[in-house]
Amino acid sequence: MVTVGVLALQGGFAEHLSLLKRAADHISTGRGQQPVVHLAEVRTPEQLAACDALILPGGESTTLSLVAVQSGLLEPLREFVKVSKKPVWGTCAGLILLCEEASATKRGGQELIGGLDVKVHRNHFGRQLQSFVQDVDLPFLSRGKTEKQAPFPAVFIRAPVVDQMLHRADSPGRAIEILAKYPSNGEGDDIVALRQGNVFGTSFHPELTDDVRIHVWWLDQVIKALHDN
Ligand SMILES: NC(=O)CC[C@H](N)C(=O)O
Repeated sequence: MVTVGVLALQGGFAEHLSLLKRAADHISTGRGQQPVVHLAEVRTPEQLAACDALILPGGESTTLSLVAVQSGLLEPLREFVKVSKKPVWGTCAGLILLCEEASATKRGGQELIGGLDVKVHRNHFGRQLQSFVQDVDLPFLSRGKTEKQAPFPAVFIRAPVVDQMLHRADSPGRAIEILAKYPSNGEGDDIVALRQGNVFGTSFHPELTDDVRIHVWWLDQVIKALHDN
């Protein structure tokens, strides 16, 4: 049994839990109905300690980091990601928290968890009113499948992009995989999905769609990673 937590301090945690539940049912059905995933909301260091993997939802990254500090969760989260190296996935504000550097807020910097050796540009596409849905090609969803997967309906809400790689002497062998760029066929630098070791991030919000494919893919990766360890 794998315990997957969703950080439930602020933002879209309920939506992630409902897609995770569908993804978990999907995986269990494929494995002879045995439930393999237990889901948990995470608000305290004790709840985090019980998790094998974690999702950081979208919301507002400055609020999320302030509440994480107040709840005594910031250091345990850093340990979870960078010392225990457990699988984590951040969406939108969650992705921002998982980057080593973020573009400054109006009032200055913010505490980050880190784990991805990149710099992220917050609110890259503008304000809430400039939110949009865009089909994005995600080739990683087609790996190991006989048919190419349809594009993913990616929901961008005050979304960040990763636009700078940071080269760190202390991270040899932790290659960054760029999993999707915006636009899908573009030559630009706007990375909207990436992975570095145990850390996966998307700029957009799969939990606000009805499309369970990324949740299924990630859960599968989590189960494989825990199996290999
Ligand atoms: N939808 C989102 O998660 C938006 C993230 C927000 N722009 C931030 O900086 O935290």
